[in-house]
Parts: sequence; C-alpha cells; structure tokens
Amino acid sequence: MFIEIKNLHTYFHTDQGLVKSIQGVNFSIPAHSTTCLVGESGSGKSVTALSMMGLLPKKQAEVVQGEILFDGQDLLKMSPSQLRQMRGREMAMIFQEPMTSLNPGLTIGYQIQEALKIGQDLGKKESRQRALDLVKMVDLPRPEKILKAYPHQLSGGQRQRVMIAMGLANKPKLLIADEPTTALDVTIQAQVLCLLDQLKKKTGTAILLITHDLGVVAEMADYVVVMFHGRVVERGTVFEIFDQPAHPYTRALLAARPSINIHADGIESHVESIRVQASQEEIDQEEPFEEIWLSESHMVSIFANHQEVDHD
Ligand SMILES: Nc1ncnc2c1ncn2[C@@H]1O[C@H](COP(=O)(O)OP(=O)(O)OP(=O)(O)O)[C@@H](O)[C@H]1O
Repeated sequence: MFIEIKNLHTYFHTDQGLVKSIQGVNFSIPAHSTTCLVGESGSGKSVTALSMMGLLPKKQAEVVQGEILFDGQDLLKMSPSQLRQMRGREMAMIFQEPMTSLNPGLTIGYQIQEALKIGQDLGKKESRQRALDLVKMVDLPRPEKILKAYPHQLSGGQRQRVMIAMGLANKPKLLIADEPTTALDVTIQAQVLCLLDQLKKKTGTAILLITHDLGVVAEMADYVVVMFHGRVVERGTVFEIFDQPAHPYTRALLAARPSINIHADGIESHVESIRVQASQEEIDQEEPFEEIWLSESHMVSIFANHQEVDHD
C-alpha cells in the first residue's frame, strides 16, 4: 500500500450551515493498480480526491480529521510548498472538462513544458523534446503541430489526452482522474480509457478513477471503493465487488446496471472495435485543425465570445 486514507472528514462552511461532505472515509490504494471510486452523485467522491490533492476551496472547506498517508507521510501535515511539490512530482489530477485546466491563451507545448518544470530541471531543448515525447506517448496525431496549437483547436478527446500527458509529465506515482471521459462521445471515451489503462501498465503509475459508470469499473478496476452519503460502505477487488457485493447499496447499484460480464472477451473485443472505429473518427474530425491557425489575441477574443455564449 502506498496511499492510505484513514478516517477522513471534510466539511464545508456554507451560508446554510455546516455541510459534512465526508465523514470517516477509509481506503487504501495499492501501488501500480487502478482503484475505482464509485457512488451516487453527492456521495463525496470528488471531495475525497480534492482533499487528497490539497485542492479544496480554501475559504469554505476544511479537513477536520483524518490522515492521508502517502508512502507513510501524512499529506495533511505538509506545508503548502511541500504539498505543491508532491502535486507536481508524486501525484497529479485530471478533471472531467480539460478546458477548465488548460490555459486558453497558451500553446499546448508551452503548457506541457510548464508542467515539466515542476518536477525536473531541464534545458530548453531537452524540455521541448520531452514535451514531444509526451504528446507521442498519448497517441496524438501530428505531434509537432499539436505542440504549437492552442487548446480550442483540439477536439475534446485530444484535450483530455493533453491533460493525461501533463499529468504524467513528471512520472507521478498516482494519477487521480475525476470522471475523465464523461464529457466525451462514447467512442472517444473508450479510446481515452484504453489509453489510461495502457499507460498505467507502461509507466506503473497507480490510477484512482472516479466514475459512476459500472461498465468502466468492470473494464478498468483492480480494486473498487464504494461510497454512499460521505462514507465508504464497501471496498474490495473488482471480482469481490461484482461477484459478492456485501453492502445493500452496492447490491442496489449493481442491480441497476445493464448486465456486464467483467473482463469477459466480449466486452474487451467490443471496446477494441470501438477503439479502432474511434481512431478513424477522431482523425476525420481533426481536419479543420489545419485551417485555423490564429494569432494569440484573435484566439483570446474568440474564446471570450465562446464563453459568453456558453453562459447564456
Ligand atoms: N463547494 C461546496 N460547497 C458546499 N458543499 C459542497 C461543495 N462541494 C461539495 N459539497 C458537498 O459535498 C458533497 C459531496 O460532493 P462531491 O462533489 O464530492 O460528490 P460526488 O460524489 O463527487 O458527486 P458527483 O458524482 O455528482 O460529482 C455534496 O453533496 C455537497 O453537499
């Protein structure tokens, strides 16, 4: 075990009073594994992840009790600068919507190089080469062009691949992925999940995957942690959870899912066929990419307009 979360309580101070988001969360993450955190909306999955990363909103949220041991060291006792270093080097997090994490005004290459700076002291040439290697590692097409592109010039799936590249830039021991494919088309979802799984096997980075999709759990998880109302109600290997769920909530969750044969050849070949089809679709979608080389100022104003439209 390299991460152990013990009796974690995180509360929010709101105008309506104290919200006890998580109350006594316990689980561990073995090295090199994929652990899926599942549970209904509002059960405390994201708050658990943000507590681990030290990324809770400072003024409202407070970890009131517990320990988060990373290789035996309690993250909750670290200074902000120690925690920042841990975040850059030992653990990273990717979110549902990559656009919220990428800076719209900076090229992908610049942003990957900035991520590299946190963990390594590289010369300019070396850092550029490493950024290129990372883009290749996440199977992005035309990697040289991707490095020069701005986030809006990429498809959603490509942006999530960039986030994975940035997350893995400093070879962290843990990558937390909070619903990383929910915002993507189904075919692209399968591709991104396949990539995460392949990279876990290649790099040895453990993954904590937050998802509400039990099909994804069946396909990806080594271990499963089930949350309900701010508490962990059950944890075990993926086989234990699917074959012999002990808690009534887990049983209800499983009963509500479409039937799934875990790790059966059927599902794997299904995902593989989606993956092949998706690669072609994603490449087809990318064609306009060539046409839209914009100056930075143009791009920022377009992005501002785009945001206004979104808010309406
Ligand atoms: N900023 C906040 N202010 C107040 N309460 C919050 C805040 N963020 C989360 N909470 C509370 O914490 C609880 C757990 O939220 P969390 O986002 O961890 O749920 P979740 O399991 O990740 O849900 P989802 O699957 O919908 O993302 C919520 O029910 C909410 O009451």
